[in-house]
Amino acid sequence: MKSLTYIQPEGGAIPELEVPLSKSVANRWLILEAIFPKHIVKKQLSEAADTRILREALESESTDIDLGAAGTAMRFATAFFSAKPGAVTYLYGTDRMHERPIQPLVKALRSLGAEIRYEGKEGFPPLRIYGRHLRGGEVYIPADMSSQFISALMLVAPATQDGLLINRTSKTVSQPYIDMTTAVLQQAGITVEEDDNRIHVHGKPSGVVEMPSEGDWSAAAAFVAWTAVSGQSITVKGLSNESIQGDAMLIEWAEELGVEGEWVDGNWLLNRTHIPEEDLHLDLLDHPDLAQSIIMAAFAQGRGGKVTGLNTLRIKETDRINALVECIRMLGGETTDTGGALYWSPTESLNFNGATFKTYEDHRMAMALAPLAALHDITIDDETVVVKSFPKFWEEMKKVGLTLS
Ligand SMILES: O=C(O)C1=C[C@@H](OP(=O)(O)O)[C@@H](O)[C@H](O)C1
Ligand SMILES: C=C(OP(=O)(O)O)C(=O)O
Repeated sequence: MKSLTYIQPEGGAIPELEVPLSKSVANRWLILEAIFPKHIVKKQLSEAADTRILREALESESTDIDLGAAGTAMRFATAFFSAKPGAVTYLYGTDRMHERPIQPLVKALRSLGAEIRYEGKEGFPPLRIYGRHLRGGEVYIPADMSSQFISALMLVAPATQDGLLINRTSKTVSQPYIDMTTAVLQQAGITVEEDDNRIHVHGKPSGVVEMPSEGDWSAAAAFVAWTAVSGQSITVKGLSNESIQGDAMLIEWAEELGVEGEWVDGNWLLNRTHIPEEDLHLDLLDHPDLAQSIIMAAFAQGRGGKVTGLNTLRIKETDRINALVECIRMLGGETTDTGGALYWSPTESLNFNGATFKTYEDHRMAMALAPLAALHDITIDDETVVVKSFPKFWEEMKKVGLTLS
């Protein structure tokens, strides 16, 4: 349990905060490196726990592998170990991981010859995997639950003899993450061709590639939210406006929170120009990881909102829609959710009644709560959850004057 207190630093200097490296980018390269160690050379990796967990899993000599709360790592490792002939691997994680579905991926891998057994509940980890040479060719998979299943297939496609022709059988969620996988595969020299609902991945890397890394745009959402709520200008270091991450959409969406971003000497300078009077209207189907920071910031600005495309939030580190609803209600807001949408009414004065906010074992919930401290001291139950994607988050926030005690 920690109290968050904000005292604006004296002097006019604009604080400089740094984002971590993207775990999503790193996790893709780690799978390719494990398949093609002679062609991919490790470089600087993201410091996120989820990347460390995947790296250790891929390097492990043990047959039992704990993937903790790292969902992408679980999905990618399932595909990787299915395609590793001779390996027998037991993959497990936190209790929450055992509630996060994996059936569409398992079904698709089985259709390619994989042998995977459910060791707990049917359709969920833990899994026991008997590695095989996977057949290449056509594979069918629904795309409306998680894009990670499709990225997992794309990443192991080059380990099959002729590659994979992946057919998506339903509407796609989180499409920019599939685009990120395409970009990484192409950077590695592998061919990806897409038309309509089909993705054809074939070929092998030819040269040697040093793993590129990028600053994490999803993490930057917490900084935009800070400026939006506190009005404090900050400089964000470590980002590039030429990114393969879909969440670089923040460059446009910062304005939705009245924040203007400007590139100065390669850094992203954020200034709040105004608090928009109108309700927030956004569709977040392509950008699920931005949802909590953007929604909490707009609510803390006293605005109402209607945000759609939140379909996948229920099966992430926590049921994130439920977590948002609980926080908004605790602060005196009125909110309803239907399916993948969340509506809330403008609330002028928030009710900080001394209650402790839960972080729901979810890094993004902890980071989305931080800007509330610009309005009032708050207490959160577990600040350590940020390690999943951004271990130095609180250290960076100290620079704006936010302290934990
Ligand atoms: O491929 C990836 O790196 C990710 C895909 C997204 O998941 P879904 O496709 O399940 O929405 C995202 O939420 C997650 O944090 C990272
Ligand atoms: C959903 C996330 O990660 P994962 O699915 O990899 O656990 C996230 O980082 O917000």
